[in-house]
Amino acid sequence: MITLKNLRIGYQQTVADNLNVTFPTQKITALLGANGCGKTTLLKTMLGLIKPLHGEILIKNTPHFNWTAAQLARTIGYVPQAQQGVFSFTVRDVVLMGRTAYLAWYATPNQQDKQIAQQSLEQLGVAHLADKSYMTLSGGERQLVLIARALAQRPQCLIMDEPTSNLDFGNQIRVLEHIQQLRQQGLTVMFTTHQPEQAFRYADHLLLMYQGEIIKQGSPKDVMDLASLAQIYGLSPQILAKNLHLLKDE
Ligand SMILES: Nc1ncnc2c1ncn2[C@@H]1O[C@H](COP(=O)(O)OP(=O)(O)OP(=O)(O)O)[C@@H](O)[C@H]1O
Repeated sequence: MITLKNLRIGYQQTVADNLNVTFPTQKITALLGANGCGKTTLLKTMLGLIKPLHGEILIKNTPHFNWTAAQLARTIGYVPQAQQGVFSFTVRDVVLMGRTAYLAWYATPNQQDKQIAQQSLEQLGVAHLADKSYMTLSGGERQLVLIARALAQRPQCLIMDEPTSNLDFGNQIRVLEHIQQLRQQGLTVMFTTHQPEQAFRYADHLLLMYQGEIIKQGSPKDVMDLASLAQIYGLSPQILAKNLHLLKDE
């Protein structure tokens, strides 16, 4: 559904180059890489928020630049990091914002938009929060509401920037289980994480980013080994093994 071809991303300076990736449809892709390696820059470029420096992004085989912002929003939902969303609105209104891509500039949400927002809240199990102020929610509740807002866009693909950061252990697992359910319902999902074990357990496809390149991609079992993780995080394989139970037996 989304393909990167010889993509170069960055600002005045290149952050990453030669990115050639096909995100498998109706699967979960996880992106792992150290702080500052370019994960958020890549997500923002795929969302059309930053222009590629070179190369192409194809969405359903059509170059990215041929899509209007509204068309992109109806196809790709974005879930930013929860602490970045500062909304003095009710949860219901935050989720209704997901319908913006379907409204003419002069229109207000209609009954159908409200129904879809309600369904999205129910799908994530947070309908009971609908009348609360978003600002009063816990980190875990905010994350679920932001996912509900993205689902209200009725996208085919969800791009999530560290969806489990700042969540307690239980909420991390709840969010990951929801992501897996969304995949089962037919969504294509991509998420970034700083936790290799999450990527290993929940992703179907894994990308490892290091020093401006995707150094490995494939199934987590094939891609994730101590040497590669040690490389991307700048650790010795021995120290990594001490901390990663998952790969200890390698
Ligand atoms: N608006 C910007 N203008 C110029 N450089 C930027 C901008 N935003 C980020 N950068 C730089 O681009 C590089 C990649 O940043 P990015 O936020 O994509 O990394 P990341 O992998 O998402 O990091 P983290 O894991 O810490 O969130 C960093 O060196 C950063 O300083």
